[in-house]
Amino acid sequence: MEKICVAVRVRPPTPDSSSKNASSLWKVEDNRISLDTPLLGASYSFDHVFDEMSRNACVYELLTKDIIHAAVEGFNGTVFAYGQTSSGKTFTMTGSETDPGIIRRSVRDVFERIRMISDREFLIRVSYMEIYNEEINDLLAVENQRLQIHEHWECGVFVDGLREEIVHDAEQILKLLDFGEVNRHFGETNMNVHSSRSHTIFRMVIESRGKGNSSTDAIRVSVLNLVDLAGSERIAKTGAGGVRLTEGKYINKSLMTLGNVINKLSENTKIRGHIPYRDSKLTRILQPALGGNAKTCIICTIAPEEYHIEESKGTLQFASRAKSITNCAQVNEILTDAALLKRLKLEIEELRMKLQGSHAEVLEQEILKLSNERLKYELECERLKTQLEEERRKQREQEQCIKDQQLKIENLNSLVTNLDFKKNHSEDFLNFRKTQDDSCIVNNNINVPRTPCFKSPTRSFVVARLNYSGLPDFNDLADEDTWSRLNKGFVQHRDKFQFTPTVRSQPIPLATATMECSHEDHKEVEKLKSQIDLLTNEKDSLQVKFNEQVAMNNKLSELKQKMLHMQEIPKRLYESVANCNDVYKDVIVAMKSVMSEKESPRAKLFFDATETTTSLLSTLQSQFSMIMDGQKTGSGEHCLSDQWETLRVNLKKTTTSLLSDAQGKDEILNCHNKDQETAALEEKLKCELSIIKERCNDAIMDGTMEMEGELVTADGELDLQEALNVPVGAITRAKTKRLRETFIRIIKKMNRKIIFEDPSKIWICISAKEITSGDWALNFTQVELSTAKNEDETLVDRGLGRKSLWLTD
Ligand SMILES: Nc1ncnc2c1ncn2[C@@H]1O[C@H](COP(=O)(O)OP(=O)(O)OP(=O)(O)O)[C@@H](O)[C@H]1O
Repeated sequence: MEKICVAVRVRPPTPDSSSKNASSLWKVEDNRISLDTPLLGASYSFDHVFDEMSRNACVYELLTKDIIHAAVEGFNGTVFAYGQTSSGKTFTMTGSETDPGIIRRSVRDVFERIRMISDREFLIRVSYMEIYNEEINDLLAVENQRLQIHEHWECGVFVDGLREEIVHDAEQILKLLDFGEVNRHFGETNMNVHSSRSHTIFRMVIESRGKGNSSTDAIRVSVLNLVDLAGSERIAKTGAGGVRLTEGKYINKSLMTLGNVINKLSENTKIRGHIPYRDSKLTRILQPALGGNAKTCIICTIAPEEYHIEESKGTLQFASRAKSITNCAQVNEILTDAALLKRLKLEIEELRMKLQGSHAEVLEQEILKLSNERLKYELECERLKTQLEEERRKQREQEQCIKDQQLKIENLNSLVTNLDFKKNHSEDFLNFRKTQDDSCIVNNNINVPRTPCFKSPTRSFVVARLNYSGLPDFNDLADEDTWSRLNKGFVQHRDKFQFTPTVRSQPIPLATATMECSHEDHKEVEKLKSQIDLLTNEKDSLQVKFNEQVAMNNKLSELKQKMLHMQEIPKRLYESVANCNDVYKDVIVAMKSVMSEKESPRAKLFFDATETTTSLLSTLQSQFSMIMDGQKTGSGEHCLSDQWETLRVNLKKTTTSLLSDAQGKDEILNCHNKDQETAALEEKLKCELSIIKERCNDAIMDGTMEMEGELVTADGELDLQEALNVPVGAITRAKTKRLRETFIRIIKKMNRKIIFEDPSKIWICISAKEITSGDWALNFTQVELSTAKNEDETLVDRGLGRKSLWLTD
């Protein structure tokens, strides 16, 4: 276990910044850096601190050289530059013509180092990629875009389809680097005219084995990553917009994940939980370098200007946390059976020697070895724990997704049932699912894992490696990928073989279902909206109808009130008639008492009249009583009318008789007072009766009483006898002159002939009313002709009946 190496480099001030302020801001002393003001004097110490005067050569010598040499020996190595934009990362990693950066220096150094090792032969492959907007692009093969990251139990995390070129010398690599630089994303911002808009990873895979005794020696495989990160940036300062803004967001997001990983790794192993390597492609690729099997160096660059002080402080804090990360770097070896045998023999020999030596020394060695083993297993446990957590999280998400989908499907089913389009929906759904399943099958075939493409001719060492019999045979990988199988030092777990890409290519029906349901949901929502609109309209019209109904109910209750009031009328009439009756009885008693000759004709006439009156009043009472009980009174009305007429005739006769008789006159004179009383009573009675009659007529008009009558629609000659069902008479008179004229006009207009057969009787038209245009309703009364005095006078002679006649034009 060893701590990773962390260094800070301060770049020189830019020409446009105030050099006076900049140079005095940060103070570098040995391995310490602090703000050059006593008040703000936070001080940081690192493995190395390079001031603005330092050159790349110095940085390489002090920081990177050991890692490069270790890589040639078989250790994984990673060097990366971290810092805000324009702080000098690219300058440190790539450098300039006059001062080449770490990458170029490393390339040359690797080959120099190889040249110095005479007992081993080497195979070197290089790749160059960038992570731009969270997508991996191959800088050596422009067509390889959006590459995917996969994980192999033995070769660890790898980028599927990334081109690897086998190289023979440094110059070849430098040419490839130049080629890759052209494809790299740069852009101009306010902070840097040549700002890296992507993270770049230049990777060398160094394989070696002992010369001569190839069957017994192990093969060493190491991976060297040289990383130039894009710089964190404040949008306000860079003035980024559009594409630059998007790039900036991706850059900041991935750097934040890197910071989170560093934070977690800097915590105590016992309390730190899940390490979010998978949150960004950058941290996934750098996973072995951060707390894994690699020698790692981080160069944190800062800008000296006061303008950047906050960002510089942030970078220093990042560097401080990174200091506490420990890695466990080991030589990565692939052993053949023969090599393993040889190795074991050597170990036995070694142990035997140790046993012969001091006991304490042996134990110490053993303890060291065991502690190394323990750390190795701890790391492995950590990795497995992370993996397990990840799997559990995915499972939870899937379960949640399934629940959501089930809920949606249930809701949709009920909706579909209600709206009666289940059948169509089901067919569409099945068709859609079928299409999706088919496309999944096709995708399966497409998504087979790709293998790296080797264009350069193999050298003898490669040929020898391909023929290497001791290697396990992996059907999932092409021969060209053998290198990755051999890269076992790059991962920690070697017990099982799993091929992640095949798992990835499984169709995921849930995702399909989600899309499908979302689409269906949308349709559903649209339909429901239109239904809601319809229902709202319907509700409004019902509301209007309801209001109308309420108004009608109010009117109805008013009418009911009126009707109740009207129903009271017959009762009141009944009471009035009863009162009249009582009064009349008193009158009769009084009259009888004054009547001297009970048997005289006058008395007889009088008694007749009183009888008729009594009978009339009784009839009226019974009529009103019947009305009150809700019975029909049609025939009663006829009887009433007859009695009324009889009474009138009787009274008339009595009066005439009294007037014509002299004796009667004296008697009347004697009883003047009493006669006056009787006349007043008679007048009152007449009055009462006419009111009653009027009310009766009203009641008839209201439908509470019926009058006898006939409707005649005359065709051709009017047959009155038949129409009126009376003995043949004559219609020559009316109650008034005006009425008669109206009557005759109607008759003439209708071109009717009037027949006079019995001159002793006459039909008198008592009313004529035009119901509608051309329809006339006529009322007749039949009287004896002899009693009629003249045409214009109202005839009150003995009534013989009354008929209604309707004449239609
Ligand atoms: N140590 C140095 N000596 C001289 N010039 C330097 C040094 N460091 C950086 N520069 C200059 O500063 C400018 C910005 O540097 P550089 O492009 O390397 O920054 P960067 O951190 O990579 O920025 P970005 O993240 O935007 O890509 C360049 O012009 C570069 O030449």
